[in-house]
Amino acid sequence: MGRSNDYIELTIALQPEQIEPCIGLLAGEGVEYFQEEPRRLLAYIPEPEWSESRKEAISSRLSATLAPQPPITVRHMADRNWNAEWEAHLQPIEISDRLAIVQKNKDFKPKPGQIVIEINPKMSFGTGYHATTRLMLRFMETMDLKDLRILDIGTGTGVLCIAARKLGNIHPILGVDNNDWAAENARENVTENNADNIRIDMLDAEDDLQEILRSPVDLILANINKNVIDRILPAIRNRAPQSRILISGIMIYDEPWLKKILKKLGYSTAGTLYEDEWLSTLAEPAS
Ligand SMILES: C[S@@+](CC[C@H](N)C(=O)[O-])C[C@H]1O[C@@H](n2cnc3c(N)ncnc32)[C@H](O)[C@@H]1O
Repeated sequence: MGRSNDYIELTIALQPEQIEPCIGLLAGEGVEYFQEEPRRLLAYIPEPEWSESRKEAISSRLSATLAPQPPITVRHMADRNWNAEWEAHLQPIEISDRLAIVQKNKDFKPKPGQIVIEINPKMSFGTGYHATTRLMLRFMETMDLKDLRILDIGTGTGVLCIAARKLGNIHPILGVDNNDWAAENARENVTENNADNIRIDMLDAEDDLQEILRSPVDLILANINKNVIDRILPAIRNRAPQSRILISGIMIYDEPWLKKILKKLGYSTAGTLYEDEWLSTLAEPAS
């Protein structure tokens, strides 16, 4: 994408039960940033990636699935405007008694022993406001991360890298994202959280996988989307055959597809967590 930090904001009026499926549809069209409200969904697309044909693709996808087609309004958001608006909405999120995500400079009193991650979101996905992030974090909490060499593909705000460090991981962590703004934001969040030994690179999971997997890895965190997961899993199996993969960004309707591809590639499923219409699965190499 270009360097413009302006965004297109789509406001889609929806019934509450339509919000999660709509996120799934838009995620399938490559939209990465959402804000859920009670009766509407706000979706954000970098201005350089916006075009009439993108608009038509999104409209026809929505009208094919959600009848009647929900009203959509399109607004151009200059960088300076949206940042303040976006941040004003965010409230602390308690992932669990052990982990909370707090917007920078917001008051929050943690429970005893609760780990607090401070995120300055700048539009990157990973504020804890989405089920796919919460599922990843809840899964990570149940795992012994201490001695694993971890790679985070599609790092967004860097929240998963920071969480891994704060949950006791002792090795260098690599986070990658193909969005330059996300990578920049992740670096800032890593610094703000005093999370040491985390490197954030702007790399594409599909084009740069060889470089991303240049060092041995035990656990890959992949909260991306179905299409990217579909394309990178075979190459991951090939290049990092021993690594486990914690996958998120998959809708429950796609669970049969996910099970099939994991089986075909020789992975077994070590567990699956669900929230709303989303799931997260830990895939383990079967041999
Ligand atoms: C659903 S967000 C997840 C963010 C964060 N890891 C979390 O769990 O909240 C997906 C991220 O993947 C990035 N992404 C999408 N396609 C990618 C690709 N091909 N290569 C690298 N990153 C990608 C997006 O820019 C976005 O930041």
